[in-house]
Amino acid sequence: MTARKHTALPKAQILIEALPWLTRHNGKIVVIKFGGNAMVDEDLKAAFAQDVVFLRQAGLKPVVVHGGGPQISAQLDRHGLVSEFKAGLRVTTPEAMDVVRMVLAGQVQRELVGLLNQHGPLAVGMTGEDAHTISATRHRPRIDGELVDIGRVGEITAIDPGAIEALLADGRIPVISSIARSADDGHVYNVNADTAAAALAAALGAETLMVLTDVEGLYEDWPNNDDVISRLTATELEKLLPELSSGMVPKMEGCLFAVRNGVNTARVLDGRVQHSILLEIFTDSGIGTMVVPDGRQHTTEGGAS
Ligand SMILES: Nc1ncnc2c1ncn2[C@@H]1O[C@H](COP(=O)(O)OP(=O)(O)O)[C@@H](O)[C@H]1O
Ligand SMILES: CC(=O)N[C@@H](CCC(=O)OP(=O)(O)O)C(=O)O
Repeated sequence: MTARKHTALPKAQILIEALPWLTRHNGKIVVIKFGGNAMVDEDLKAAFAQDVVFLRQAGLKPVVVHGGGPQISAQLDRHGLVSEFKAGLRVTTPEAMDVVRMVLAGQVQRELVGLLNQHGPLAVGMTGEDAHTISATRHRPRIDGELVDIGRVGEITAIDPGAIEALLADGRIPVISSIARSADDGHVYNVNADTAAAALAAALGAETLMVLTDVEGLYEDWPNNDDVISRLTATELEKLLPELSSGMVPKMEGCLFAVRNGVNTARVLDGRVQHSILLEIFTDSGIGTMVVPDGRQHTTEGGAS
């Protein structure tokens, strides 16, 4: 008697292909930064939530850190407040800080938690203020050699990962807004979400930092052409940093910080591609840009890390 042909066999093959990646990443922490510009489309947001829940159910430990730049700008506009950026960071008056906190913690984070929890009682939202997770001091960037005051913008001074670790141990998906508390003056500070994600990835000993954005990855010669750099070492990235502009600066500085502080790979991915997280983690047709520590030039089998 010949064996019956099962039409679902290709599905089993796809699952089995993912086995080396599942084995490699089992129990590992993956910090995923979901950016404001990749976060404006409803279908993409739903697919993002599915991917994150998939990772959790596949035995990984995802931690979501979210931005919300466009949403903050829109709300400031409604309040008649102007959005000004210096050195890629939002000039944040105390008044604007109230809006930033309201939008990130009260709107964007709530929405992500809601989407994730459509799949079960998994996501718990918090901000960097909770349990002293992110402490900061006032950040004064140097522009043309001068230190400038950009208000309530925080430079991270310490991370206490205890609350996030407790949530992970309980099987939850932490969703973190990039707001910090200062030990110096007790004020809350606005922290760039890429910077916060990178610092958290390092403090948590994450295997991977994934930064989702609204471009394919790091373009070699932006804006002149759209050739994406698929892989580079920390030192190669360090050399490129002075040439980068705007939103790519905190992203790539964050990737560099992460791989120099124990994270195995840091990746910038196109958040406009549905299921970009799954494509990146479970296939070798990795998309976007991957930063690896120095001395690791080649992709190893069973996961592009
Ligand atoms: N070399 C580069 N490669 C890709 N994008 C770049 C580069 N330099 C600057 N950018 C800009 O950085 C933007 C991404 O940063 P940002 O707008 O802050 O994203 P997000 O909201 O996802 O954090 C891109 O949309 C692009 O306009
Ligand atoms: C200091 C600073 O610039 N903070 C950012 C925080 C949000 C953020 O980083 O959002 P995206 O990831 O969507 O850009 C801001 O106010 O826009």
